[in-house]
Amino acid sequence: MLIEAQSVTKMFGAFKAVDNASVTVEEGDILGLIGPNGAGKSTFFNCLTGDMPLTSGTVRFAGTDITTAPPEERARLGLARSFQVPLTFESMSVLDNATIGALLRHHNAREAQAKAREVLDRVGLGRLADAPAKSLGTPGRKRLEIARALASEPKVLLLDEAMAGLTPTEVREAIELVRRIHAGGVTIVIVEHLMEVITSLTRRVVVFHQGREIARGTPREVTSDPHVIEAYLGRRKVRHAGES
Ligand SMILES: Nc1ncnc2c1ncn2[C@@H]1O[C@H](COP(=O)(O)OP(=O)(O)OP(=O)(O)O)[C@@H](O)[C@H]1O
Repeated sequence: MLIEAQSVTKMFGAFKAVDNASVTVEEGDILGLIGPNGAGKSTFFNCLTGDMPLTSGTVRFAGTDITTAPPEERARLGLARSFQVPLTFESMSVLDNATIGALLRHHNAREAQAKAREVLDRVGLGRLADAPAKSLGTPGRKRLEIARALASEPKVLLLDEAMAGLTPTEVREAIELVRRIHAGGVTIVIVEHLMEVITSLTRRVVVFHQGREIARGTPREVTSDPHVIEAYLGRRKVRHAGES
C-alpha cells in the first residue's frame, strides 16, 4: 500500500473540515476524490502532503508513518502535489520553476536543470522553457505545476483541480497527459469537479460531503448512488467511457 490514511480528522476551531476519513491508495492506482465545494477534499490533500497538521488520525506512506513529517520529507519519500491555485514564481523562467522540483533529488544545478528540461518536454512545455513563467496562460500554468511536481520524481502525484479553467480541448489534452504520467509508473490521486475527467481516468472514486466519506466505488457505481446524486451531482448527466 502506498498511502494509508486512517481516521484523518482536521478541525479549524470547532469546525470539522475532514471528519474521520480513511483512504488507501495502492501502487498503480488512479483514485478520484470528488464532492461538492467545501467538502474537505483540498484539506484532506493538505493532510496527506503535510501542508496542514492533522487534528487526529494517521498517515502512512509506503509503510512509513509520516503523520507528523514535514512536506519536504514526504516529497523526498515520493509524494508530490499540484496546487489548486498554481504556485508559479512569476518572475522566473518556466525552466527555473520546474528546476525547483528537480532540486529535491539533484543537488547539482546542471543536473537539476537537465531533469527539469526532460519533464518540460514530457508535459509539452519544452519550447517555452526559457520564457518567463508570467507569460503562460492558464493551461500553461497548470502544466508547469504538474512539471514542477513531476521533476521531484514522485511515486504518487496528487492533482488538485489540475484541469479547472481549461477549455474542453485542453481538458482532453490534460487527460492524455495524466494517462502518460500514469503509464510512466506514477500513482495518481485526483481531485476534480469535471466528471468527464473522473470517469475517463479513474478506477476508484471516494466521495466526500461535509468532511465525511459518503460513497466509494467505481466511477459508474458512485455516479449512480442516490446519496451522491443528491449531495453533489444533482441532475448532471454523467458520461462514462464508451458512451457518446
Ligand atoms: N485554513 C482554513 N481555515 C478555516 N477554514 C478552512 C480553511 N481551509 C479550509 N477551510 C474550510 O474547510 C472546508 C473544506 O474546505 P476545502 O477547501 O478542503 O474543500 P474542497 O472540497 O476542496 O472544496 P472546493 O471543491 O471548493 O475546492 C470549507 O468549509 C472551508 O471553508
